[in-house]
Amino acid sequence: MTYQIQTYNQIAEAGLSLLQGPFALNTAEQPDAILLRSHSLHGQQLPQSVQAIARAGAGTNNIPLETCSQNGVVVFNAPGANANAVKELVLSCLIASARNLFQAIHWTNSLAGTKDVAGQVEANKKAFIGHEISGKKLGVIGLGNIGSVVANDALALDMDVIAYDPFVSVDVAWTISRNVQRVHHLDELLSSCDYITIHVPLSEKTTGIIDAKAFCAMKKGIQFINFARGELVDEQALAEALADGTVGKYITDFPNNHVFGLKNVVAIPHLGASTSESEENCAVMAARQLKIFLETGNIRNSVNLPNVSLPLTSPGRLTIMHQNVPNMVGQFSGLLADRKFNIADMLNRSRSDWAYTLIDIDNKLSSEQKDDILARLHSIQGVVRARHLTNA
Ligand SMILES: NC(=O)C1=CN([C@@H]2O[C@H](COP(=O)(O)OP(=O)(O)OC[C@H]3O[C@@H](n4cnc5c(N)ncnc54)[C@H](O)[C@@H]3O)[C@@H](O)[C@H]2O)C=CC1
Ligand SMILES: O=C(O)CCC(=O)C(=O)O
Repeated sequence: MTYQIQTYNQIAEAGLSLLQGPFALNTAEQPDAILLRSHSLHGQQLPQSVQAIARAGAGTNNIPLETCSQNGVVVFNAPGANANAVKELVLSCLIASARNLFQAIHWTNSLAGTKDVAGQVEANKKAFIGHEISGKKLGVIGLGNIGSVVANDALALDMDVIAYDPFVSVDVAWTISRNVQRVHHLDELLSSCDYITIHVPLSEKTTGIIDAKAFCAMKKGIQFINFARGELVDEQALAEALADGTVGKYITDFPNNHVFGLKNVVAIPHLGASTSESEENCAVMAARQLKIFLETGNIRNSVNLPNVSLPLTSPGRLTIMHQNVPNMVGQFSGLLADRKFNIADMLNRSRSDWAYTLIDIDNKLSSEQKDDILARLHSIQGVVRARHLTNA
């Protein structure tokens, strides 16, 4: 059995090298799985053969999650694997912004070939007097893998840190310094900060979360840093807030033709996660999760299914992705009992509308038995994908 993997974007070799043995990369039109970074799958017809998609990164807004679930495709990401890279760039932009470094470097470069550069520098540097971030207030919107480390390290740089995340996870909450002040309403953060950085995923709920009302609540001259996604910010409202000075500077990792025309915008070519360490971490985590899923059916770090892990020790395993509705497991076990197959082990987990069941069977199935069982499972209302794996 060879698993065919289709890759998009540049995936670090450390991850690709894990996909050896029963894996082939980019050689089939009907791949079993996809490994990608920012390539958008929206509007792209996915072959029915695709069982899994792994995002070597954090954001999964480039993947049509609901369509994937309905077609029995498990979607993975690499939580935290690029958080340090983003944090370092956010903090460097924070300092660079406070010291007017972007404009200063631009001006200095314009002196090339002119007379008395040193004299001009000394005469004009007052135009770029900045501020120290020590003692200033930073607002962090979204305290996940990235927001939490930005918040902690900004404290270490002597900033006051205030954060908003109504859904903060227990695991991350344990890592956040108690000196990070938590607020329960976004407005409390917006109105009191000198700097704001946003680290929430892009979804239907968060699109345009920074709108005219949000800008209106901000302190005049706020420096706003966006390494999350461009669409979180309403473009029209941003243009107005920059024009009237509400936003003193907008630093974004998501350039487009709209922001290019605006004053006080610093545009970066989506470099947040672009370090060799981060690209390696993401590729390794995504490739490993894909490999484990394809070979054993176990799931770790999926964004549409729960974590499921059961050692594969029986001769065969059925993996079934299905709707989270009553009597599914009863139907699976009845079907196996009818055929006198003995269940050695079983695990069923659900996550909102979807569920996943692993059934280990003592019997080694012939190819006819396997086809029969899979056809029967697929005929059960609510089953979107069933596979049979053997214990190599
Ligand atoms: N510029 C770049 O290269 C990169 C950008 N990103 C972007 O940053 C986002 C965040 O990444 P991570 O921190 O790794 O994700 P994460 O999933 O660890 O954290 C996201 C946090 O946002 C919170 N959140 C969700 N909705 C919210 C809301 N309405 N208000 C406040 N908080 C809310 C969640 O509770 C969670 O704690 C990604 O989804 C991605 O879009 C991530 C990595 C690299
Ligand atoms: O792969 C990249 O460079 C983009 C990273 C990113 O935006 C993410 O992980 O959400």
